[in-house]
Amino acid sequence: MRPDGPRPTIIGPDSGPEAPFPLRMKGKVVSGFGRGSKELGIPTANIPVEGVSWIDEAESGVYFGWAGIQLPTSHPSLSPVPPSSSTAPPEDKVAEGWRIYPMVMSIGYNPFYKNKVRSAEVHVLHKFETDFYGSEMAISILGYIRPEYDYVSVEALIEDINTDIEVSKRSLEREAWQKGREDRYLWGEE
Ligand SMILES: Cc1cc2nc3c(=O)[nH]c(=O)nc-3n(C[C@H](O)[C@H](O)[C@H](O)COP(=O)(O)O)c2cc1C
Ligand SMILES: Nc1ncnc2c1ncn2[C@@H]1O[C@H](COP(=O)(O)OP(=O)(O)O)[C@@H](O)[C@H]1O
Repeated sequence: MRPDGPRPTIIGPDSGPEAPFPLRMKGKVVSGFGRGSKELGIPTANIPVEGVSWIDEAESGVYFGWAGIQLPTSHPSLSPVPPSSSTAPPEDKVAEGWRIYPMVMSIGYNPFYKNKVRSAEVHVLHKFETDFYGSEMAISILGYIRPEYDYVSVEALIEDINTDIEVSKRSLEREAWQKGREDRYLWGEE
C-alpha cells in the first residue's frame, strides 16, 4: 500500500542523469487492457518488453525520460517543428514523422490491478488528437521516481500519477536533462 507522507518534487542531481541511466527500449505501440484512458483518464502506450536485455533486472516502478514516436504522416497531431529548434530531430527524421516528447512510465505488474504479466506503459506528456497504435516508439529512461503501490481507490492512484507527471516535467526542464532529447536512439537509430 502507498505509504503516507510527502513525495520529492524533483528527481536526480542538476548535473544530469546518473548510471544506470539512460535505459533504452523500443517497439511498436500495442494495446493494453484498455484501462488507461477509460478508467483513469490517463492514456498509456504499451510497448512489448520481450527481448529488452535489462528489463528483468530493472526494479518495478515509475520512471521518466524522453519518448520518440514516428507518427504516420496522416496523423492530425503532426505539428510543424521549428527548424531552428536545437532539440528537434534531424530534418529528414521530422519528415518521416518522428517527434520527441517528455514521458513518464510504469514498469511492472500494476499492483492496483494485480496484473499477471509485467508491462511497460508510457504516458506521453503531450495532448494527441487521435491514437497512435502500431507506431514505432523509442524511449530513453533517465530516472526512477518511485516503486509501484497498491491504492485504496482509483482516485488515489490518479492523484499519484498526476504528481508523477509534475515531477517528471520539473526534473526534465533542467538543462542537463534537456540534453537527453538529442539521443539519436529516440528517432529510430541504434
Ligand atoms: C506514471 C504512472 C504511474 C503508475 N503507477 C502505478 C502504481 O503505483 N500502481 C499501479 O497499480 N499502477 C500504476 N500505474 C499503471 C496504471 O494502473 C495503468 O496505466 C493502468 O492500469 C492502465 O493500464 P492499461 O494501459 O494496460 O490499460 C501507473 C501508470 C503510470 C503511467
Ligand atoms: N498522451 C498519450 N500518451 C500515451 N498514449 C496516448 C496518448 N494520447 C493518446 N494515446 C493513445 O492511447 C493509447 C492507450 O490508451 P489506453 O486507454 O491506455 O488503452 P490500452 O492501454 O489498453 O492500449 C496509446 O496506445 C496511444 O495510441
